[in-house]
Amino acid sequence: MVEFMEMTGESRMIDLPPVSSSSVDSNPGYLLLIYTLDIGDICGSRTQGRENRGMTQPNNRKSSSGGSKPAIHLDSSPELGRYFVASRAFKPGDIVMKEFPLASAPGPLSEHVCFACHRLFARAHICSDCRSPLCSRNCQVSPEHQRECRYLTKIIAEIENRQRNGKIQRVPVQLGMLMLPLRLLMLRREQPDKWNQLMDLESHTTARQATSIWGFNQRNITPFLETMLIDEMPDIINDDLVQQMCGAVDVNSFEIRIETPDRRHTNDLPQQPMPNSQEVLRGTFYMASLMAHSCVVNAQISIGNDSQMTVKATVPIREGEGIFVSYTDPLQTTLQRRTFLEKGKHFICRCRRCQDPTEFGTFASAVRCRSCTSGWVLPNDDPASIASAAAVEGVALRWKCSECSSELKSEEIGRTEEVIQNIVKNIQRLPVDRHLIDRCEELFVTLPKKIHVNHAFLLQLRISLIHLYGNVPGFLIPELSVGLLQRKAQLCAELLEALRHLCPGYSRLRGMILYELHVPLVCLANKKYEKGRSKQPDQLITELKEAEIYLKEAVQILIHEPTSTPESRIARAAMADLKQLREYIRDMEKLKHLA
Ligand SMILES: C[S@@+](CC[C@H](N)C(=O)[O-])C[C@H]1O[C@@H](n2cnc3c(N)ncnc32)[C@H](O)[C@@H]1O
Repeated sequence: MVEFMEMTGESRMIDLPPVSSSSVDSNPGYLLLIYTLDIGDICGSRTQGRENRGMTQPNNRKSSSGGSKPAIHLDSSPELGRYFVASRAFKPGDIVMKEFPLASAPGPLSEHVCFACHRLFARAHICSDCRSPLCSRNCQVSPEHQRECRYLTKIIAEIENRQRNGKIQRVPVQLGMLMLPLRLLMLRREQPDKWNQLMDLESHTTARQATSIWGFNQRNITPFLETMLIDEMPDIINDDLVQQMCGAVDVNSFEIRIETPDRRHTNDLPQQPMPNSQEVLRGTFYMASLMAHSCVVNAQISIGNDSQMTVKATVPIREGEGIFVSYTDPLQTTLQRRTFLEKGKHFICRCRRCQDPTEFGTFASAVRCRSCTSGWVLPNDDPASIASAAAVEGVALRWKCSECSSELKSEEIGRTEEVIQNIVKNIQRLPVDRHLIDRCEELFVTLPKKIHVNHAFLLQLRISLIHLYGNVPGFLIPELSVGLLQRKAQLCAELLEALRHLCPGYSRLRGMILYELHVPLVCLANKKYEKGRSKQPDQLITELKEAEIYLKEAVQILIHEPTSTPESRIARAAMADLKQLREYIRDMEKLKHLA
């Protein structure tokens, strides 16, 4: 399966694509679409069901003449291919567009997601006909499943046969790899407009021909789709079409999180401090697929429980500015991001962050130099190569020490990163208990001997620790000492400082960390006040007001996150906390006047 993930370039967060030769001129349909959207379609009010919803909603506004002024329009450049540009200014938090996927399906690594209703299940009900993992008999007999079951049943014997010979993945995994391509192919007959949109997406077919994904699809995808659909589409179903479609999926698909139970309000502790579950859906969107990538974004994607995507501005965007989202996790190193984008999306990112060896002074990819031990080995592209787009293709990153100028190869840095990333990931998989906190804290002592204290891996680890302090028995908020409250606040502050550069503005992560930060600040203020009870509450009020500022911003950032996402739950909790905190501040002010 790792092979599959590596080849398709799937990411933990968001999955998107490479430079297109097509332009707006060759495809005026996009522009037309932005002007002619029907709100009924947009909100899915006329049709029901997983794949039958209306599609896209750029956040248009009525102009004074009564017509709809488009919020964004499509442009193209030789470097980026097609990309969206703001047709008006956006403020942080403003919605840029909304969209439902053309189709979605459980990811190939998802083991507990029902193929029919897309909900999580504890124990699978295996379909007696096609062997699909479902959540219940009800889902087996549901129309959604029945329309697919008849296709899947045609291939199950072949999958089981090949599996017995060790030539293929386990049945659910193999079916998981086929589900999204199958659903997309069914659009051809059922919703030709959407099919045409799919076929118009960048698929990087030529570049992919030279990679191992081509042969993988020939063995694992095409023969099964042919068997399933040969009766219905004998004229078109062939390897070329399947490869184009798989390219479009790999280059343009996004991960959609599955709704998880709200653990914050139960005693059911999360098994993992970070949501690194593979239980996701993959969805192929149309308009969202046309947004360009940058490692420093000005817009952010959220996908709700209903699979609707919302794109929001994270910083002020001026009219005429490109809209940029990140195809990768911003808390990855330059080498990790570059490898992912090159392999999966077929381009080399030349954004401001990628061209700055220190990544805006964060040193998020810096490795300690082994030759001089005082310098930092940093990613360093040859400026001459960067200047020439053509020359950059295929040029590996150079790594140079900031002090002694000794150079390292990307492969060496890659090996170091792999070892450390695995250590961090393995720790994050451990049971959530006090030992986990100790292990994380140990890494803050040992890893800075190898990597910068603000290296991406230590930023990831900070997120884990911030959540652990306050959620692990023995380390619940009332149990935290002054020292540990200060530690939690310090981790939050350090992470926020890095995020200020790496994900500026209203990023979801900033919202979550601001929320976490207000807690130790309030507790510390209270503890300080209680120690010197006789004093005026001025200092307490000042400190509570500081916490209020952070909490208020957390609410502002998270309030519009789609309902039933963890972030929207935090937003609701933050609102309640903000109300309480304000009442508390008012009480303290009254007390001050009485004194
Ligand atoms: C999801 S598509 C975006 C739409 C695409 N430009 C098109 O015309 O269909 C992703 C592809 O756009 C190109 N692209 C996006 N962002 C880029 C960037 N920052 N630099 C170079 N190419 C980029 C790459 O070819 C990438 O595979």
